[in-house]
Amino acid sequence: MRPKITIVGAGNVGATTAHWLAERELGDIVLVDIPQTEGMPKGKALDLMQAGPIVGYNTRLIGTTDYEPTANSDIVVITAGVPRKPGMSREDLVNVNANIIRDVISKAVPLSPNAIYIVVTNPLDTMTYLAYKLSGLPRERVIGQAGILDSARMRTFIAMELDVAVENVQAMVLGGHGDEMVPMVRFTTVAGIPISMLLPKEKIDAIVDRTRKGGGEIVSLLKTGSAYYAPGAAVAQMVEAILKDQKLIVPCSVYLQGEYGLHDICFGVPVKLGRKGVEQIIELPLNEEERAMLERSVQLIRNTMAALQPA
Ligand SMILES: NC(=O)c1ccc[n+]([C@@H]2O[C@H](COP(=O)([O-])OP(=O)(O)OC[C@H]3O[C@@H](n4cnc5c(N)ncnc54)[C@H](O)[C@@H]3O)[C@@H](O)[C@H]2O)c1
Ligand SMILES: O=C(O)C[C@H](O)C(=O)O
Repeated sequence: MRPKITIVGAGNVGATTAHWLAERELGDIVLVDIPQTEGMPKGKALDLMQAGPIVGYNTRLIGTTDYEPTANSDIVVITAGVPRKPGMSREDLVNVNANIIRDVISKAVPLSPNAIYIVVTNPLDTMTYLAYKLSGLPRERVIGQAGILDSARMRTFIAMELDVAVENVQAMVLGGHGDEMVPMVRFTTVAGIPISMLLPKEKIDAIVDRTRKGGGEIVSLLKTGSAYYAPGAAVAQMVEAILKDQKLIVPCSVYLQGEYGLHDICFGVPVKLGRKGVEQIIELPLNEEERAMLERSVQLIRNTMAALQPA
């Protein structure tokens, strides 16, 4: 049987994720949204299927406003939620999106108790934490997407600065998916060459700053919402790594139980993704400066978690 991938939220990120995934022929896709959207998820699913004969893929897509067709999914991607507008932080979305996560988890998990859940809704680390707690699932099966996107932004900016192929650039952004995220300059290389040998400190600092504010840069350009092409591609990479059991090492937000000295928080760290979800958490030795940045990122998430109102 073909794997079943459910995407909850058929908006910009959800539909774009479906697009990237359909092309990869990883499994059947179910796009779900709320009843108020009426035919929208069905329309997008049908439209994407009709691109198949042209592009050359055979992915089956279903659009729906009820959860029945999602039953027994292998993967459930949660993109349901409100995006920010210019002038807002991701953290401003905490309570409106917490209610959406509560709704989604209560409907999706009973029908797909064995699925791996990928959370995309912002503020990412707090929504992943809420999904993990409400679902009752093991931590390796509730994973937040952020680090792949943030690292991709950093890789893009470095490739632009050096005029080299993006594939040559390796970067790892850890920590929370907020403006206090932690780009790991020490572990950033171009064709294996440390970035510090290729760019002066001021240029590296400017790239780090632009990476941290990368989501906000897109929001201020789009004006009506936030990024979706790169976020959707990041989710598709996670889905592929899981379904193909790739053992891919990428940064993701996961519930920590002592790793990096942290407890009871979802936080972006390097993980190994395979068919069981998070199969390993990799602990990097941090220097004093990196540890201090990490602590600031932790504090921002803890403040957001403290702002969560009860259901
Ligand atoms: N983690 C990341 O890297 C990342 C990247 C981009 C966007 N995001 C976040 O993803 C979320 C979605 O962004 P978007 O641009 O797709 O927004 P969007 O408004 O285009 O789409 C959101 C969709 O969610 C649906 N929805 C709302 N409540 C729902 C519910 N209870 N059940 C099912 N569907 C529901 C809406 O009807 C809408 O179609 C936002 O919170 C945004 O901040 C995160
Ligand atoms: O910036 C946002 O609000 C959306 C997303 O988290 C992003 O980084 O693009």
